[in-house]
Amino acid sequence: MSQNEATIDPATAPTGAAPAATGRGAHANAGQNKLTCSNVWKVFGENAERALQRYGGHMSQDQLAAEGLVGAVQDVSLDIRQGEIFIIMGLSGSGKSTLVRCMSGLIPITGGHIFVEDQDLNGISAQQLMELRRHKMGMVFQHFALLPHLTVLANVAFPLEIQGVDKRTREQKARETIRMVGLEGREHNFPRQLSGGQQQRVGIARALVIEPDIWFLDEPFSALDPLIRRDMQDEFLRLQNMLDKTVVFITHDFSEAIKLADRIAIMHDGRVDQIGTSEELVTQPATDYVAEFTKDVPRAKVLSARSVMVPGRADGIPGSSPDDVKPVSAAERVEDFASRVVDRNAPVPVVDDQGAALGHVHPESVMNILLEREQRS
Ligand SMILES: Nc1ncnc2c1ncn2[C@@H]1O[C@H](COP(=O)(O)OP(=O)(O)OP(=O)(O)O)[C@@H](O)[C@H]1O
Repeated sequence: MSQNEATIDPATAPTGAAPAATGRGAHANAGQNKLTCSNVWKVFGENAERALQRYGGHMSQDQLAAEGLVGAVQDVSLDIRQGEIFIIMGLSGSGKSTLVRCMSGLIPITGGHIFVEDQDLNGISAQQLMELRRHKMGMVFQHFALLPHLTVLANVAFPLEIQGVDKRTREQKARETIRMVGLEGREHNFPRQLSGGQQQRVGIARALVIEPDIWFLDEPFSALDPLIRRDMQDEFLRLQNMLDKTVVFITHDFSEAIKLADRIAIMHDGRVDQIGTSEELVTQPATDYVAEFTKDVPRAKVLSARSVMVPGRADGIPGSSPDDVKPVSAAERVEDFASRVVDRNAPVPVVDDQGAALGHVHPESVMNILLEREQRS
């Protein structure tokens, strides 16, 4: 049974409860819905739309197979909030790219609805969809997809050229964006003269030059070697903190997802099994599949102080008042505060954003998590 906690009826869509700890703290909690999928299906094969209608808008795996169809995306409902980094994970073939292609209006859906803000993509003309995609959506792909015969400047200015922006304005905007991604001085290089990381910066600049509302990134860093990849993740976070886009990001790498995500959706055979923070997926997996998918994630990387603390005041525990020791904030992850608690060898207070005491963490429980004893017991 799928437990998609972000499943919504767009007519009654709430902004949703705030997640506990996320990759970027409480950043996205206040966002309004930016993009909504409501019972979205993408079925490949002949007469797929008719078949889906014949089955009343819902087909089982067996029915799809009997009709010779592939259910790449099956009955997906979710909402993505303004300003959040929403990560989609799942094994190869689980439907991630197809879902993102549907969300971005690149391919038509077979059933359901996709709303960008209040606009139902089913209800707009091909021309309106093209305008929406050109003006509101930026895309970055794994293999850069740069135009090899164009310079960096021309590559970045290209989406503006498509929009019909005059040469002077588009080159000025392209130069600003190139500077923003740290490639100043490379404007007249061709893609082949750049490293993989630099080429992906061009890809990022090209997606950002139109100042999109929604930024889709399909495994943007997976072709890069690990050190460059880490730099690019940091760079991406820096840009996102500055620009506050709504981001839909596909990755195969859970540590990348932990670092970047506000929330993560786990896809499995075309369906979304669960949506949550990395901590929620690890500590409260909704399905056996999610449990299996997250079983190797080190707990220290995802568990927050809030979830490992002993609640209540630490009165009476010597030296554990917030006045005696620098407290841990509730959203901090074990990995980040472990050494402070273990070195101190005494309980450390946990406080909320306002500095109010919530509880305290004990060195023993931190050590247990570091050694993953809890997982084995
Ligand atoms: N154009 C198409 N025609 C037929 N089947 C397709 C098409 N595109 C995708 N599929 C099928 O849809 C399913 C989902 O594919 P998709 O590429 O979305 O998965 P993915 O999770 O993004 O995989 P990967 O991680 O390997 O990129 C797969 O079974 C794939 O073979």
